[in-house]
Amino acid sequence: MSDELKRGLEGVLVAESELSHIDGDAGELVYRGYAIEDLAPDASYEEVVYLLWHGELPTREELDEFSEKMSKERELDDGVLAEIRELAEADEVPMAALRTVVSSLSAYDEDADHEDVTDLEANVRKGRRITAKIPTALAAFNRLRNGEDVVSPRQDLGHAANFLYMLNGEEPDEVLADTFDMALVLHADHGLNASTFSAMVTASTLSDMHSAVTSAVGTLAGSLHGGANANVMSMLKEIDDSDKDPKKWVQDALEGGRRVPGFGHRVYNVKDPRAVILGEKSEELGEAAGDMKWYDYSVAIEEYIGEEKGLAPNVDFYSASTYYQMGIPVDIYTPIFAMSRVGGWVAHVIEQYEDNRLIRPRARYVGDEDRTFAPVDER
Ligand SMILES: CC(=O)SCCNC(=O)CCNC(=O)[C@H](O)C(C)(C)COP(=O)(O)OP(=O)(O)OC[C@H]1O[C@@H](n2cnc3c(N)ncnc32)[C@H](O)[C@@H]1OP(=O)(O)O
Ligand SMILES: O=C([O-])CC(=O)C(=O)O
Repeated sequence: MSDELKRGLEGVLVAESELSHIDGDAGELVYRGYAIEDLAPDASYEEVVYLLWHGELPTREELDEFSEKMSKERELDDGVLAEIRELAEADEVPMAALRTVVSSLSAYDEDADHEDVTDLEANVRKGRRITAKIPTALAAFNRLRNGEDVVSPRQDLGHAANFLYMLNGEEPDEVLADTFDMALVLHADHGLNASTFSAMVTASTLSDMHSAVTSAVGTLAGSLHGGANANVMSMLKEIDDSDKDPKKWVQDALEGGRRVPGFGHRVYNVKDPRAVILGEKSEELGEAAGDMKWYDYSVAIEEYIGEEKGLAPNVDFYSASTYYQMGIPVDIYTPIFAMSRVGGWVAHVIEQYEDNRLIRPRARYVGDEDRTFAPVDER
């Protein structure tokens, strides 16, 4: 047994996976052998989820069947909708609302009581229902908290377009739908990131898919992980309100001991390849709107942090200005991340079940020793 301490499990290999490969020095991300740069512009989110869950890109026929099965699962049960209404009335934080809803979905899932939690077919069905229902739940939550009526899902729209339709009450144009679909593709999987690992730890105890995904949502919420995308936009807005030059603002923030959201990564030592693609999208949206402010602030910050700290943007940095220019509310950026990453979580949980071993590291004990116990009234 090695006594070498690896804080944060940095660099520790704990599993073999066929799902995604990251080369942190070259800035490369590959899903099952396909480069993210090839998938992002041309593959839909449904295609990528099929790839992650089934190992191959689907044929047209396979994709149609997969998409149809998924779109049929979009509706929420009345019990779940009632719960979402209550969460919206209680002004729950969106990621907490999503965590609660994902957990509740098992009450209405006909496979939830399956005698074998590792059963592949049942887990694909559960994964499909969770993946299909998260967008409906999120859009309903957002509308209800704004005092608007819930918009029911449509089966004739793709995963990305249907979400924007339910969120805004109108069908998105092609640019919006394609941009959003691409963002979903870019966020779908990323090795053993913290939320995925959390799902794997839960699954490794032979707990079920809903529990694993619920663990993952809770883990994604934190500001060091998925929560950073909303924090990036809050920072850009703070800079705008301050009337300070973005570089000066960031300099002051760093001197004040703040971390700059959207920068740094446990695996990438160079610019995240998804940030390259999202940066281009952010620029395009700015040009189309005739307002480059958010993109320009972002570029100025990227230059400054690169020069001063040698840190590069991660996926959360340019997704922020991209979503903002698409009119998406800032506090649902992280739930949107979950809406995509669920495809990866489900794939990793399935992979974990296929070759399961309980995940259980250990800590070096540095606490007190040999203390003498005294009953409570004698202390
Ligand atoms: C989808 C995702 O989860 S991507 C990541 C999203 N999170 C963020 O954007 C939050 C900001 N970034 C961070 O906090 C970190 O870069 C993390 C959490 C992503 C990675 O952290 P780790 O691999 O543990 O690196 P660690 O926290 O040890 O940082 C290494 C050094 O870089 C500095 N650093 C890292 N990121 C940042 C940052 N964003 N701003 C300022 N300094 C930073 C740290 O202060 C540290 O410096 P030090 O050694 O002088 O103390
Ligand atoms: O991989 C990580 O550590 C963080 C993550 O989820 C991502 O970058 O998509």
